Amino acid sequence: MTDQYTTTALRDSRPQDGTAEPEIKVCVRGLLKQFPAKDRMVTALDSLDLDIPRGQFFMIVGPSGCGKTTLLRILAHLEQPTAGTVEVLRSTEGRPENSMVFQGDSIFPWMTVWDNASYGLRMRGAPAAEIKETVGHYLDKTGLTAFADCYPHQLSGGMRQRVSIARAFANDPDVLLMDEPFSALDEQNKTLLQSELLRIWDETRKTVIFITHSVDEAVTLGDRIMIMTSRPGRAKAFVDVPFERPRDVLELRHRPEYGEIVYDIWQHLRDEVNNAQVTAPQSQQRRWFRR
Ligand SMILES: Nc1ncnc2c1ncn2[C@@H]1O[C@H](COP(=O)(O)OP(=O)(O)OP(=O)(O)O)[C@@H](O)[C@H]1O
Repeated sequence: MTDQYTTTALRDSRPQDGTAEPEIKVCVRGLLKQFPAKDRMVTALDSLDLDIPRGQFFMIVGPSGCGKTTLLRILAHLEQPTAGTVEVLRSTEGRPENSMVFQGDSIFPWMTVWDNASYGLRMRGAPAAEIKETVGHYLDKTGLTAFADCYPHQLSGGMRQRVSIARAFANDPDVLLMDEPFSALDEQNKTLLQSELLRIWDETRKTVIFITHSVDEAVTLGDRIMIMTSRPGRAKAFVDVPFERPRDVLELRHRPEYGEIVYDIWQHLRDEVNNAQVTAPQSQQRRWFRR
């Protein structure tokens, strides 16, 4: 394993006249990640290069086992790359580099909604007035104000994911990392939460990196979509989503261009999903078709 991992501050590369290139918030170069298995190394990610501009809603789709979660875990410092570099442009002092929202319950079961949502701010010693205002704002935006004193077991799955989202935004990170946050929800709740997430995101325009197995979700939410190859995961294609913001989730799905982009992504994905079915362990097979 090399020690090439760096999360140094990138220089602000914007031209001084404020035109042209957006600044790059997340820069990945030559990323390789291998895990030791019984008698060999499993290469999860290989030769991955990425530039994600500040404020982009960046979506990642790819077959099961292609390294999506591994990439997010590396960005969250939960894994070290085997080789390559990952750089995140940091903004003001004191803000966390990232917050992560997972698929399952990622909130503390022993804390109330308010305590969960305020956790990050409290941990970094934010002033009480700021905590009150910020957490109050995001609980309001996620429809949880009336549930501030409830514990997670008193909430539905959709409400628990709302708490995760409120906590992540209240934490005000440089980059928001989301790993299939809505995949366990039913269709109605998923659509509702997608709309809510877009509304909240529109206020802040945070840089988001969001993994999904749903091509529809990728097109609905994203500015840009990376389609990954089957393992070892590489970038197979990037698709820019042309829809304006703010977006209306239901209205969007009626547009002919929406169907065209979904079809285009499936064209890229089809072979990769088939490859993954051939090589994946049983536990990972048919995941695409169950969702
Ligand atoms: N800690 C680990 N030890 C060994 N192998 C691992 C480890 N974590 C991930 N892997 C392997 O790395 C590969 C990529 O896994 P990862 O979870 O990143 O894929 P994924 O694209 O997120 O999959 P899914 O869509 O099914 O969630 C898989 O083959 C997985 O078995």
